[in-house]
Formats: sequence, structure tokens, C-alpha cells
Amino acid sequence: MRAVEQAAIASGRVTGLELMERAGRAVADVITERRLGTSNDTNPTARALVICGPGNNGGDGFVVARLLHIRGWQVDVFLYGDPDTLPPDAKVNHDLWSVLGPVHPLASFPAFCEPLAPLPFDLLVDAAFGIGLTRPLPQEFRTVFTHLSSGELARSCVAIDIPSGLCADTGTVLRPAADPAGRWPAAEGLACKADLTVTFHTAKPGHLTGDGPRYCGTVIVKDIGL
Ligand SMILES: NC(=O)C1=CN([C@@H]2O[C@H](COP(=O)(O)OP(=O)(O)OC[C@H]3O[C@@H](n4cnc5c(N)ncnc54)[C@H](O)[C@@H]3O)[C@@H](O)[C@H]2O)[C@H](O)CC1
Ligand SMILES: [K+]
Repeated sequence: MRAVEQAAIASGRVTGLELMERAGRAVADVITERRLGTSNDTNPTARALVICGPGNNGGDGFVVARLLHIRGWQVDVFLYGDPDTLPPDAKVNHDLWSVLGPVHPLASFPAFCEPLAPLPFDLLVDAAFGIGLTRPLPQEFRTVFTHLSSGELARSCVAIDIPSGLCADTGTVLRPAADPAGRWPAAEGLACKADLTVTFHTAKPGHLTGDGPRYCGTVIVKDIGL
């Protein structure tokens, strides 16, 4: 996938930023088409929680946040990591989102969510990690995904490219080592359990093998012109 993306960019046919915009738009279009937000008289404004990671998957998340906001959603965005160390395309989209709303540090998530009613969100958008995940998820993400899997956070979840915590090549959940006392962390929260995964150009092995089917939910492949 990286080789295909890099070849398209190197050919001058498309830029990484254009690919990111197309990817984000593809995700936002699926959310709109499938009416994943309940905009009705009792809940006039659908609410989305977008969790962004430190790479270009996070960049896709900032694009989705901006597009949902434009489409009338109330959007809350959290970021793991320092905005100034985001890759260039992701930083551009971080800055575009920042004109529309705040970017909360992920560490502030528990305090932010505590006073909210159960199920405060219609939708959680998982933009933490994509094909670049190399190690088990940091604790901050596991807190979010544990709340998600206990059903107290959001009505549904869309993962961008691959559910975070899952290796895109093997479909296995990246598990941290046992602690010195030999205790393993609880299984839920180690990866995002999505209802829907929107991926680009082609399905990855991790969508179809190992834990993939259990964590991806319905996989939708969108063309981004590669
Ligand atoms: N390349 C393109 O033009 C497009 C890419 N798309 C999206 O980008 C991601 C892949 O982006 P990349 O930055 O390579 O990887 P990730 O966003 O998955 O982030 C990895 C990032 O995080 C660091 N990291 C890895 N594991 C951990 C960890 N356990 N804890 C902390 N940090 C971790 C790693 O060093 C990287 O910096 C792809 O999936 C698409 O969503 C666009 O969609 C299309 C254009
Ligand atoms: K993801």
C-alpha cells in the first residue's frame, strides 16, 4: 500500500494531501450515506467523537472532523501526541480543523467524558493508527476503547483504514508483554472494536485474517484514485 501511494505521489499525479482529503471524504460520505448520526427532533445535532493519533491516520481523522462539522455534526476531537510532530499532511489538516474547534489532548479524555450522560456520542471515529502501528496501543487509547466496548460511550464506531491496535499485515491484536507479576492487561481496549471499517484502494490482509473480522465489523473499500 505504501509503495502504491508513494508511486502515485512520485509520479506527480497526486499529492499526499490530496490522497488524505479523498480518504477523509470517503469516510465522511459513508457516515452520511449510512446515517450513522441520529439527527431527529429529540436529538437535533448528531455528535461525533474523533480520536486522532500521531500519524497520517490521525490526519484522515482531522479531515473527517472538518467535513462532519460542515455537514452539521457536533464534533469533539482528541489528539494523542504533539501537533508539532505530526507529519506535514496531518499537520495541515490539524490546523484546518483548529479553525473550527479545539483539539483536546487525549490525556484529558476521562475528565471530559465523566460528566457526560451514558452514550453521549452517536459515533466514535477511530483515527488513532492505521498501517503504521508497530507497538501495542498506549494506555490512553486503551482507556477510550475500553469505554467503547463497554457500550457506554458511543452508539457506533467507524475505524479509518484499520481498527487501531490491529496489525494491518496479520490481523493480530498487538498485545503488551505481561507485567513483572506476570499479569496480562484485560483484552478489551487493546484494539478498537469497530462496527464499520473504511479502507482505501484494497482490503489489507489484516481485515480478513486473525482477529481482523472480529474487530473490523463491515469492511468498505473506497477508491481514492491510486
Ligand atoms: N501515505 C499517504 O499518502 C496516505 C496515508 N493515509 C493514511 O495514513 C495512514 C498511515 O500513516 P502513518 O503515519 O504511516 O501511520 P499511522 O498513522 O498508522 O501512525 C503511525 C505513527 O504512530 C507511531 N506509532 C506506531 N505505533 C505506535 C504506538 N504503539 N504508540 C505510539 N506511537 C506509535 C509511528 O511511529 C507513526 O509515527 C494510513 O493508515 C491511512 O489512514 C491516507 O489514508 C491516504 C494517504
Ligand atoms: K484507525
